[in-house]
Amino acid sequence: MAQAAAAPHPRATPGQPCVFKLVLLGSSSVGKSSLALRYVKNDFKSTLPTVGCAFFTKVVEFGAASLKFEIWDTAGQEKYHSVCHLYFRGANAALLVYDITSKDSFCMAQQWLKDLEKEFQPGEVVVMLVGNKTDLGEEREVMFEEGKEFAESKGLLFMETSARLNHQVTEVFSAVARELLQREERKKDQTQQRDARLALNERPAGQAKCCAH
Ligand SMILES: Nc1nc2c(ncn2[C@@H]2O[C@H](COP(=O)(O)OP(=O)(O)OP(=O)(O)O)[C@@H](O)[C@H]2O)c(=O)[nH]1
Repeated sequence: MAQAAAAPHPRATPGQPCVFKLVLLGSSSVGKSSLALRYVKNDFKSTLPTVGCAFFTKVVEFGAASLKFEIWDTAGQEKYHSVCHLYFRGANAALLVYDITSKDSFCMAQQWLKDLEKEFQPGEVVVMLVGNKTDLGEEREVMFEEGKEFAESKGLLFMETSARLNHQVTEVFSAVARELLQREERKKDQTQQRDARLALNERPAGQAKCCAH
């Protein structure tokens, strides 16, 4: 998916990390703030429902590359739904979070995907579907396969997590980061190839393009 106005190129100054904007979307109480808190501060505590939007940052090292996440944790309460799209602007990635013990929240995640599809074109933002609260397995209403199949049908990444037990939380953000960096690399390669082709075509008239004749 891509934004109507194309998502800005992540800021990358030499020696500085690429900056990627990631939005957390999903119904109220699915654990968006808890996932962000666990990832950024390795903490888990009861938090009040988010008002509007909360903001976190985290720098991640990937071998030679480093990346900075700007994490926008949106409010899931219905009363904020109409303003949430404002936070999509310029996003490079989105986590669509549902609670595995709530079928309704899974249906709502699908609704959030439709909202994203209105703002972005296919392939422009990295989207991961996240089923949270795996520690509450006995109350499960959404099977792992159900989440996976839906994600595959829509070309989304997929993982299940527990913010409470710190299960797969870092892995979610790392998988998104890896995908973002790979896309950046592919974009860079394509730009270099295009520039090389342009340079060849711009040779002064009469200058041979190959050694034959
Ligand atoms: N058992 C369990 N509870 C969780 C988990 N993650 C979050 N919670 C709890 O679920 C409730 C809601 O968590 P939040 O992180 O505030 O949910 P949210 O999606 O940010 O909610 P809004 O701010 O209303 O959009 C809190 O009581 C959390 O402690 C988890 O992995 N397991």
